[in-house]
Amino acid sequence: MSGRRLRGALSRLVAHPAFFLALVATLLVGCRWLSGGTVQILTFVLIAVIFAQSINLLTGLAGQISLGHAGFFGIGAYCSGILAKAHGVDVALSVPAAALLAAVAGWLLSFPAGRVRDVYLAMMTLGFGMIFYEIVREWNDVTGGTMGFPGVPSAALRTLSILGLPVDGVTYFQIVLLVTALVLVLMRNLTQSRIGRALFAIHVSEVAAGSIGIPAGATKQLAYTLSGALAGLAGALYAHLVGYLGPESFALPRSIEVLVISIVGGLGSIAGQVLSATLFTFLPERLQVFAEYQFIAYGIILTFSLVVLPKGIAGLLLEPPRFIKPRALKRTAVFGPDPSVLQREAGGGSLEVEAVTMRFGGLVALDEVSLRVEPGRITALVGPNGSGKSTLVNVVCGLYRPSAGRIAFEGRDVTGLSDHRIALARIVRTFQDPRLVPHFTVRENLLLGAHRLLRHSGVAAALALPSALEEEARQLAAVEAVLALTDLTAVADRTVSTLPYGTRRMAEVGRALLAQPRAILLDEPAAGLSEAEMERLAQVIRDMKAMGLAILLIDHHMDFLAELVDDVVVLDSGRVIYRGDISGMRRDPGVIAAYLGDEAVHAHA
Ligand SMILES: Nc1ncnc2c1ncn2[C@@H]1O[C@H](COP(=O)(O)OP(=O)(O)OP(=O)(O)O)[C@@H](O)[C@H]1O
Repeated sequence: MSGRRLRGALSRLVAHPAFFLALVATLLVGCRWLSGGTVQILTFVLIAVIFAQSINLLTGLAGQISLGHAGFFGIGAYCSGILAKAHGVDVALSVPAAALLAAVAGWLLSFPAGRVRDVYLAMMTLGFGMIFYEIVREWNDVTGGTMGFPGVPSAALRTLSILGLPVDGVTYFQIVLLVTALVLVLMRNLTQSRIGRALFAIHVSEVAAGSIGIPAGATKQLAYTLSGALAGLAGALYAHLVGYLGPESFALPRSIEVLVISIVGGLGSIAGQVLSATLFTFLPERLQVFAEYQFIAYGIILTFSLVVLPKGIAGLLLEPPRFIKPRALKRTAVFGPDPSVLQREAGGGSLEVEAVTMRFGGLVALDEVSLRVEPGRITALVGPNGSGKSTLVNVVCGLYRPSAGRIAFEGRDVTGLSDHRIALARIVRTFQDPRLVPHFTVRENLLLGAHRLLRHSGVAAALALPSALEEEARQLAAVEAVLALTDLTAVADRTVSTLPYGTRRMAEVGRALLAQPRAILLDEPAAGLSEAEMERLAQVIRDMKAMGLAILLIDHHMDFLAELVDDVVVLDSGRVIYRGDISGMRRDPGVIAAYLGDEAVHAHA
């Protein structure tokens, strides 16, 4: 069997509910025959699995690196430990309370951390972890300081009871196993929902995500909150396993350890994290020699993994994770490809740009530009390189706030609204370089376009409630219609990174259409397309016009534009130098001098 087929078979096995249930049931029953030490190590494995999922969510999905996750783990551990020991709170309550507190800490951290990226984000999260560590060390009265906090009710000390019932090591393992299974199911459901797709979209490009109505700020807040909750849950479960909390358990090495587990497992893959957490917990515990040099071993494994297995264990053994729930996909058949979804919402609004000026320092990129894009009409925006065309699209779509002027859509002032709010106002754009999620399939990318139309709650998504699946299936039916319209049905399940440029461009147009825009701004959609692809694109643009959308089309191919457009606006050095129809433009001396040159004169002659 080839490696690919083996990976496919393994992935199907791991994803199969029956396999998952059988594994959980076997462990639930089988643990009774294992030694106390093995059961304890297995409980550590489960806690590491939950902890790794918290990094998987924040770093693997949302792309936010964290070097301070031991802080959340510690908040969970101390909160539950202190509540249970010092205040006699039942562990059934103290553990959820600890996860909640860590979630609040995650939410709070998201405000400063959400504003920075890359090395600054790494430093900020490192700082968070260090602050937590210092607080624990210094706050003697509450945490016991460097002397630690002993006597937490725990399975190991045989002092643990939950809801009044004594809990031994085996029972505690069984409880933690059920909690872990629940976490994994919820994580999988979330990943394959609008939430998982949005998290991954901001990971790849916040600008592209904003253009289809996904707010980067709020999405990051959600990622930090959920990740904090998972890390806090893992920490609380750890506290009631070991019975003693000392600051060293929550220092930098633990943050590094969980990051290594996640990276080696394969960021983004739930199953990969499980395998990696098992490997990393089991081996050092089993092989005492190895345990002594744990961090040297981690360093070697990480270096080896990054060189040989850049996608981690998951990349070696499993197919990449998918972001649509198969059950939702199956339900699509009920609706069939649904072109009416597009037509039902058809119609456009008029977009008015009034005396917009955009300065970058001393450079005036747009100088009192005014234009109007009417519904059911195609307006071309042309001009030489650097004349300000993309800047105008960026200003309209909320990437830049204009230095002066006003933008109105359907009579409403939208000047200075953020990019995702512009998308919510149903002005959608495409980019000069297609900005799709390269790891997603074409279908997943298109469904991402419908993000703002999926209204079900995060809880419904996490529990994969029928209402959530039904809504996804409806939008998937619309995706089918757009796939047919854009001639992408044959490549619907191909990963975008494997597709040629022209196909990606068309997929981006399709994604924009899924957002049900009333105005669409296409920034050089024909660049790099073959003749046949350009013909197809022209037909799609005509279809959009027939739907009544207001269309602004930037392009340099005069023949392509001549057959399509109703109005033309020409920019030169940030100023409008022509407004009218395309034949008038071709004769205009100012346009010929600034843009078309001799070529146009010959062509016209
Ligand atoms: N973020 C920015 N910061 C500084 N200058 C910018 C920025 N964005 C655009 N510019 C400048 O504004 C001017 C207009 O650029 P813009 O990209 O809008 O032109 P364009 O007409 O779209 O060109 P092209 O056809 O090559 O895409 C250029 O001089 C460019 O260097």
